[in-house]
Amino acid sequence: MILTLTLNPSVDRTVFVDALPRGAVIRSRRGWSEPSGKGVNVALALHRHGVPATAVLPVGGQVGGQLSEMLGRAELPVRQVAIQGEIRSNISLVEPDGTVTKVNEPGPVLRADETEALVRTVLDNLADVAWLACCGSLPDGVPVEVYARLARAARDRGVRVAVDTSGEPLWASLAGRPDLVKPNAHELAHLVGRPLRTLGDVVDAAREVRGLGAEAVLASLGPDGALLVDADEALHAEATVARMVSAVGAGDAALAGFLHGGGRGAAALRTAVAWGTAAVQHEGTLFSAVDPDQAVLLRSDFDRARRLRDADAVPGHEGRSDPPG
Ligand SMILES: Nc1ncnc2c1ncn2[C@@H]1O[C@H](COP(=O)(O)OP(=O)(O)OP(=O)(O)O)[C@@H](O)[C@H]1O
Ligand SMILES: O=P(O)(O)OC[C@@]1(O)O[C@H](CO)[C@@H](O)[C@@H]1O
Repeated sequence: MILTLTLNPSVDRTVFVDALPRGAVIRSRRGWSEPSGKGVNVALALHRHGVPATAVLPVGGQVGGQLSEMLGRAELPVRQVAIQGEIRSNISLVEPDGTVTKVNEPGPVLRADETEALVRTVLDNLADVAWLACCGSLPDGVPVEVYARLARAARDRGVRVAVDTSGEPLWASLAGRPDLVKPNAHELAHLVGRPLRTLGDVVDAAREVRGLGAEAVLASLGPDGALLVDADEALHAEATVARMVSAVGAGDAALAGFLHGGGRGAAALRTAVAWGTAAVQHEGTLFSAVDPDQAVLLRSDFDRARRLRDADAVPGHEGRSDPPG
């Protein structure tokens, strides 16, 4: 069983537009809403592929009610914690070439007792859990070290922990020595405090992050696939995308695939890229079917000098010298 935690879930609204001129009234062609937040996406992707998964999340306000109903319709097993604040709505504006402009709200402010109730809910549901996936941003009010705390507690119970977040919460999570972190190129660049321009740069950064506490790093690289760096090796995998539709949630699909693929090594990386590739060819954050014939090119002898296609992964600060935690 895989348990996911989404402290800042959302109802994601995807809206298709022909163009995105600033200041204009834009007539949208169509749109829809989905239950979301990174851990919710991971659990839904697993559930839709027949893998037992449960999502822990807060619910509150009108949007929270909507989110809860949507998850009920999806028949996803959930452990919901009632909060006073209002769950957020995030918006994705999708242009015809698949470019997505995303607006993420900050979400509710969680009270200390609400955060404790969520942590307790996770700890009370660890029986028979192979992986705990702690995913997404932290709402205001939640201590930045919450993922580190959960990682320690889960490990004491023999549960492996994956963390998919960014900025300070990602940095702070390393003190809990998670089994896996899944940054994208931007998040990894920000974490190590320098631009990442090549596959070799990503490997070096991932090794640094291992040195800071993560057992393995799954770096998702958008059009360049993904790199897995663990104690044994560095592996690169990528696949050709026939029709790029929307990359929103592709990272969550990749993490879900990685966990489903065994959570370590080449097989897991291959599944991660197959699931990420399925997700980008599908509208919205969810996807229903992974093509079993999807070819994934996996190699350990990849070209380290190869430039990332999305080579603007430049951090906004000069890196950190203080250890996490
Ligand atoms: N443009 C693309 N072309 C081909 N594959 C892609 C593309 N974008 C994403 N993918 C696939 O999806 C996986 C995850 O994508 P990405 O690195 O964009 O995650 P992310 O930034 O964490 O996404 P999100 O935060 O929206 O969930 C990649 O490892 C890759 O396999
Ligand atoms: O604001 P966060 O928690 O970092 O990310 C939330 C989010 O952008 O992540 C998912 C895609 O990965 C979306 O469905 C959702 O809106």
